[in-house]
Amino acid sequence: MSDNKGVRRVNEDLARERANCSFDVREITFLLDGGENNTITRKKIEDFTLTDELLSDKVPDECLSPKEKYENAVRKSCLFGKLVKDKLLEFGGLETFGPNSFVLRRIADAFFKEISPLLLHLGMFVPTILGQCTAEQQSEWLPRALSMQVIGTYAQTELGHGTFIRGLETTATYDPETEEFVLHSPTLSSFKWWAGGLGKTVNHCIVVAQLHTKGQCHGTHPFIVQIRDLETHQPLPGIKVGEIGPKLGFNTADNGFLGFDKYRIPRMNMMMKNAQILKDGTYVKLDRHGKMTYGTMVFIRVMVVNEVAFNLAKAATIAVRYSAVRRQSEKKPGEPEPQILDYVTQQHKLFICIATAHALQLTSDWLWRTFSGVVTDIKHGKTDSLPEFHALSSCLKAISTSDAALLIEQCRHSCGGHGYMMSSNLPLIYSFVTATRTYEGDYTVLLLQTARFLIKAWEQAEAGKPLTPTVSYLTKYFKDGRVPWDSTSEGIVNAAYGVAAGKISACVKSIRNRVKTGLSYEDAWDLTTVQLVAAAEAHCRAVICDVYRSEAVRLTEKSSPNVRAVMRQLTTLYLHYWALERIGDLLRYSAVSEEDVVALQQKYEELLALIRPDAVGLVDAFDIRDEILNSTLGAYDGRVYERLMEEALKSPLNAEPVNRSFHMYLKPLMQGKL
Ligand SMILES: CCCCCCCC/C=C\CCCCCCC/C=C/C(=O)SCCNC(=O)CCNC(=O)[C@H](O)C(C)(C)COP(=O)(O)OP(=O)(O)OC[C@H]1O[C@@H](n2cnc3c(N)ncnc32)[C@H](O)[C@@H]1OP(=O)(O)O
Ligand SMILES: Cc1cc2nc3c(=O)[nH]c(=O)nc-3n(C[C@H](O)[C@H](O)[C@H](O)COP(=O)(O)OP(=O)(O)OC[C@H]3O[C@@H](n4cnc5c(N)ncnc54)[C@H](O)[C@@H]3O)c2cc1C
Repeated sequence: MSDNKGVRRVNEDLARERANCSFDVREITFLLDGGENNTITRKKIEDFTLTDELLSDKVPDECLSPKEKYENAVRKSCLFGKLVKDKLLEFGGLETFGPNSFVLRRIADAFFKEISPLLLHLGMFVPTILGQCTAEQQSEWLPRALSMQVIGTYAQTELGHGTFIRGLETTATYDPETEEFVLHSPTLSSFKWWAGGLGKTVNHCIVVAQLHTKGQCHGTHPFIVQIRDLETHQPLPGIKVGEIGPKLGFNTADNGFLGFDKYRIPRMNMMMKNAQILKDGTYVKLDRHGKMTYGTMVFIRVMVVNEVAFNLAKAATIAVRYSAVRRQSEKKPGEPEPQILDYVTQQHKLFICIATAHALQLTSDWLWRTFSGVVTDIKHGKTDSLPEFHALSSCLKAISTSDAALLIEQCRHSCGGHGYMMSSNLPLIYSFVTATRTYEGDYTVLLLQTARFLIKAWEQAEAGKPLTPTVSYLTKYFKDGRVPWDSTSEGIVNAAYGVAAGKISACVKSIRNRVKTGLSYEDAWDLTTVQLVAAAEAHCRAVICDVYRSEAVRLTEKSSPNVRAVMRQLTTLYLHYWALERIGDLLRYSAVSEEDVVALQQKYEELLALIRPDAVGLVDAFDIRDEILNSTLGAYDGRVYERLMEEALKSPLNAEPVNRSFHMYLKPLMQGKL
């Protein structure tokens, strides 16, 4: 499927794999894209955007200095931004920030090997204007933001606090005399830290600060703040701003720091959809739920599930294609070296990556639909679905990012030494995805948010009250006792819910026992958090298994038999993989027997063998263009060794036969003259 301009010759092994694939690759691409029309639109946008003229880099990004890398990223961001501004909105207007933003995001990877300094502008600044401003404020800021007249970011985290938002120290104190807010950073730890694009790129940012008026603090609220002059780009008086320095990844995102010295902004720069300050300084709260100002974070958590699914699909594509091309060792003496994809251990490393990319993609689509329902409810003044959605999006964000990061690293391991090359793109994909486990809510912290909801749900089940959909299983598994075992897919999903219920029940008992010993509820909770995190993880895994299984069945109802078969093999593989990974839990909470465990392992190994002939077809079906994959190991044509050498020759160290350090240091050392 991939549009591979300039293909000279496809590696013979890859060509044979494709010829032997049991299904029509396009059919699965359509399923993953949500229909043939979506695929057609995506490909149109890709054809139109991914031109050599825009993408060509003479020197690989990784060979540039940090400053050159940043400048190159800004250059490409402006080209990309202009494309979005001029043309791409035609494909969906503001809807571009809905489903089509996934296409935009995908294309952006062809422009930026790392991150665009404008990611936060489109990814958080614009969505926060949409979610936190009144209609009047939106009409002022949105056109300027979409036309890139103002370029912004989202500055919430401080040096001293990221997780605990209520602990932020930046103050915004209302002055009714001038009808302005005075922004101030009272301590070093109150300096904003981390916002993407803040270091050098943006001229505006959304600042989350403690709102003070009439001598009272009303907690954190978002404000739109201009920090640089639009003409000269110099920081405005009262603003101290800079870049935070090199990181594990994200090195072209110019993450920044920001401090305020009694810096004044107009009253109307407070984002007033959920709370307002009247001219005289009266505070008016409009948010009946209380956490509506956290809305952008919830939106990004939803987006991140899709983001990591896509990145895992990229890593799996690279590793599977490479494993079809690479030959190593011998299985039997004297036999030709096999493709490394023929080693069962390699299949074990890689097929779970394909299945997880599907599981996360389908879960992300389902989450997006659920989110749209919640947004509609909120528009009609109903916030009842928010606690459940917060619990759901928190755990899905935590588990998807953590699983994806681990599996991407596994893809790198599966490519041996060449996977360690920057030109394989696996290190950059990993460094990007591992950050998603931390940003927008740390893994543990978010699972503990879900755990709060689960414990409350358990108490509701005890009280015989109705439960919301994602925890309704607790009613079924409320009574003690082991869940019956049944090795069908449905049976494994039920057992996963049974494990989650068992773990939640154990947490409730632990907390209650600790309270009985005289501990406060908070202390009892704190001592139980290891179990609570495990319970939230088990709940989330059950949800993913359930959604993946049922969505795959629903989506393939009209598919050809071969596509239905391979999709079913993948879902079954996923369920068996997790049953085996969590076998201790199943032994504790379900009636699984030792013979059942042996049967699970045997079936899992049979599935690896069944999927093997279709592995290349399955990654081809992700339909990720070479420009987006950016990988010497994963290109469609499989010219792995040629590309590795071509890239090596681009290294600046190869531009001259002898480096000057020889004359400066090595030669004097060799001659004893140093
Ligand atoms: C270039 C081209 C691109 C084009 C495409 C554009 C599309 C972009 C696509 C993808 C973009 C992805 C990349 C984006 C890059 C992002 C970079 C990173 C940004 C950041 O990290 S921003 C900072 C994020 N910070 C955090 O997430 C902080 C985490 N902390 C918290 O969320 C909270 O503090 C907390 C949840 C840990 C606790 O909050 P708090 O102390 O106030 O509350 P509690 O007392 O614990 O709980 C009270 C009560 O409230 C409930 N609650 C908490 N949060 C929420 C919520 N969000 N919604 C609903 N309810 C919430 C909580 O459960 C409690 O309820 P109960 O009392 O138990 O009933
Ligand atoms: C690449 C990247 C980009 C970012 N971009 C932005 C941005 O654009 N804008 C922005 O505002 N922020 C941004 N951030 C900041 C990010 O949101 C925070 O780093 C994140 O929310 C985690 O908060 P923290 O750093 O304070 O970690 P901490 O909360 O200090 O976490 C440290 C450790 O303490 C543990 N811990 C903390 N609290 C608890 C608790 N209650 N219970 C149990 N364990 C706990 C955590 O699990 C973790 O192990 C970015 C971060 C990164 C890495």
